[in-house]
Amino acid sequence: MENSFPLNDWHVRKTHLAINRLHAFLHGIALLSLFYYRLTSLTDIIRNKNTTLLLPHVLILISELILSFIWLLSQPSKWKPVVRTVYPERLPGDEKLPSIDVFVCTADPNKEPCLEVMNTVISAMALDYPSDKLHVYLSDDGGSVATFQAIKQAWKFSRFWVPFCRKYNVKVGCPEAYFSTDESGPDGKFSSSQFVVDKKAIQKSYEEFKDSLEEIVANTSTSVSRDHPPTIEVIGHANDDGIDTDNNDMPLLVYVAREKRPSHPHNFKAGALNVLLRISAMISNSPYILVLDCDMYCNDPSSARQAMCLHLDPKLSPKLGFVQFPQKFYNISETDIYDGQLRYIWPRWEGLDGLNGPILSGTCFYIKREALHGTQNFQEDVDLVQLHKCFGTSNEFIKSIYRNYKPNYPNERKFSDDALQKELQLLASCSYDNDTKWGKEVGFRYFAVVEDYFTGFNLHCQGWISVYLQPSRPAFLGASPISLSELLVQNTRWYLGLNQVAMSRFSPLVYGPLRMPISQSMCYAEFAYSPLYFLALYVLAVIPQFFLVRGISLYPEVSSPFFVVFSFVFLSSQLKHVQEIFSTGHSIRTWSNEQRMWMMKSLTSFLYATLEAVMEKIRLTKASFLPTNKVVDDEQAKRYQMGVHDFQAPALFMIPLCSLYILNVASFIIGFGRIMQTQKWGEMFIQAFIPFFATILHFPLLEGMVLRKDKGRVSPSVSLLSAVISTIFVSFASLGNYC
Ligand SMILES: O=c1ccn([C@@H]2O[C@H](COP(=O)(O)OP(=O)(O)O[C@H]3O[C@H](CO)[C@@H](O)[C@H](O)[C@H]3O)[C@@H](O)[C@H]2O)c(=O)[nH]1
Ligand SMILES: [Mn+2]
Repeated sequence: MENSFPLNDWHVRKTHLAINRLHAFLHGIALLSLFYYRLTSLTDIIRNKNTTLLLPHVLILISELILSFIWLLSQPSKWKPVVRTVYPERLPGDEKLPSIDVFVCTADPNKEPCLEVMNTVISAMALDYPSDKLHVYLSDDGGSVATFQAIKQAWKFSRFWVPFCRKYNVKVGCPEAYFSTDESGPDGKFSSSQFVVDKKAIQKSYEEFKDSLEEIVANTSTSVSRDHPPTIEVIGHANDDGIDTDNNDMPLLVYVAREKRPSHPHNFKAGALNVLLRISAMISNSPYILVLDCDMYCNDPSSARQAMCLHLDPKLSPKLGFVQFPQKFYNISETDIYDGQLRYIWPRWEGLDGLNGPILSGTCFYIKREALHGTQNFQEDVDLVQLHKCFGTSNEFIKSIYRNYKPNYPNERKFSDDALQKELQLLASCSYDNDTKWGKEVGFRYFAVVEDYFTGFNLHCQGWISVYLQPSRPAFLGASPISLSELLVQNTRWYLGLNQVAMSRFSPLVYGPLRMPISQSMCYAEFAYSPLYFLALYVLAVIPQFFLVRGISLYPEVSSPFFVVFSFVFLSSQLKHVQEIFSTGHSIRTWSNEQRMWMMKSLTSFLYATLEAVMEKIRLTKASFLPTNKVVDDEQAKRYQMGVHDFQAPALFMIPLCSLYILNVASFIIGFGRIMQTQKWGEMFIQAFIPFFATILHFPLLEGMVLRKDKGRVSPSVSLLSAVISTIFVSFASLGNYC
């Protein structure tokens, strides 16, 4: 029976495919006509030796080339969108399922509240999977006493929680979410009165658990240490408050704080995950691994079985590196003013699934251990010296690779085994990676601060494929930054990482095509090169405006056939965006949020990410991965919920945004005045439309600078400085005009 029906199925989204391809064709032709216009007008300018017009035309051409280049790169990810369905009920019996290790990472209890981290850990323990085949590892990069104490409490609570979830088939394994969403009724065979009693009891234990965490945070040091030996402890087995006897039906829970020394680079999350890879190889050595950020809990306990429907499919399995689920968020407000939900990413993943598979997204994926070891091309008789060079000096670890993923130490007593402890300490030491292939060809890659993107890229280069699964009930739910400041900082980090890749020999356009289909490389390149948007947008936010004030036209006039071309390019890209938004079930408000945030990110995050990457390239700075702050500020949260922007962001972000805004408003007003005088409507239409569009789209900035009085407004000093900068610019533009 088990083999007669497939475990999964897929189909192409035919309507999307047709719309996307038709749009690509029409938009492509329009772009070609646009460049024909630019080149002919540039040739005219050069022939007429019109030096004033040369520079602005060249700049605008560059910005149009950048926009079109990224548009072109984005096309393969729209070529063949694929949707997958899985049938977990067709999986073989539990005894035949492979085991799974879950890796959860946390870095700093002051930025990542213990309660949230523990909820993620507990939700992973409550996955619907045989307990003896589920092992949860928490990496504590802060090496913090508070986190260590908290996980012990989490273990105690989960001894009640996990059986409760199993008994009543609870759908939300994350207790905090469960008690706040009030999932109703028991499932099937239990009477509702028994359920009510049990639920009350478990709610009480959860309250006690929360109290205990509060106490820990109040009385224990939450400081983060950069200088400590490794700590590896199997929680609930050999812990100091008595040995548990009744652990048989509980997943294994392991706490790991790797060694950190100030003199050793620790490679951030990738470094932490690699330590977990090695430690878990010694303990459970599961063939599949689920990776979770500490802010991303399991919202559907069946995700493990769903992923197995793909990993165990004999047709996919040999080449399948990982199954990626989308990142969905529980804390997005209705207005989603900061576009925190990353909506634009997930349709691309569907498109990539029609090629060699989605990009690794850092969390919410089930990956094959073997893919991270990179042993697929190894000969059986590879010699030990080679293996040491590759995996480091631990023979036990090397043995684990060849042990065919059988648990190495299934016997509980062995956990306190001295030899094992010694090996674990070695594997979690900060110098273990030195002079090995860890972080380069083995495990998560260190090269860029977007370890997810870069690791996935390497796996695809090695011939692994990935698949994307987006079940209707989100398998995982996380927290997205809810302040403009946090979001721009996060994006600066992401795009710094992408720039590191783009500016290196690993550039997806050079390194990729030799190792994977060009279409797949283009999708990687779209992300890697998107920081270039900053150049395009700075030009478009300044140059047309400058010449509008001077009354010099840089675009075709309304009566020209090329006016139609420019209008078509603008409208077709906007309408395509709107179509994508509607087809993913969102409203027109999402369109304005995404447009606004795209511009804001381009003008700030992408700019700084590029500057940082260049500085790193010339060895002036070193890239780092500072985790986002997950502590919620009540006032900020309130503004966010009400859809009111919080402009309390660093001046470095706010000054460019505000200066450009004032500049656009001013140039529109002055330009409009000039047009009224000269009546050159047709000639200046496009140039007046650009600042007009920006003024409307970024209206919240105007409110923040002028109308609002609350704490989230733009600070008066920033507004003043921005006004000065833009006044200088506009006066320069108009003064020059009269000289
Ligand atoms: O030195 C570090 C830094 C971070 N983390 C952990 O990494 C995870 C992600 O950090 P977060 O601050 O939440 O960053 P985000 O920008 O939200 O993360 C996104 O972007 C990262 C790459 O920049 C990916 O690793 C993540 O999976 C992806 O969700 C968290 O669990 C952190 O605890 C560590 O373990 N060690
Ligand atoms: Mn996060």
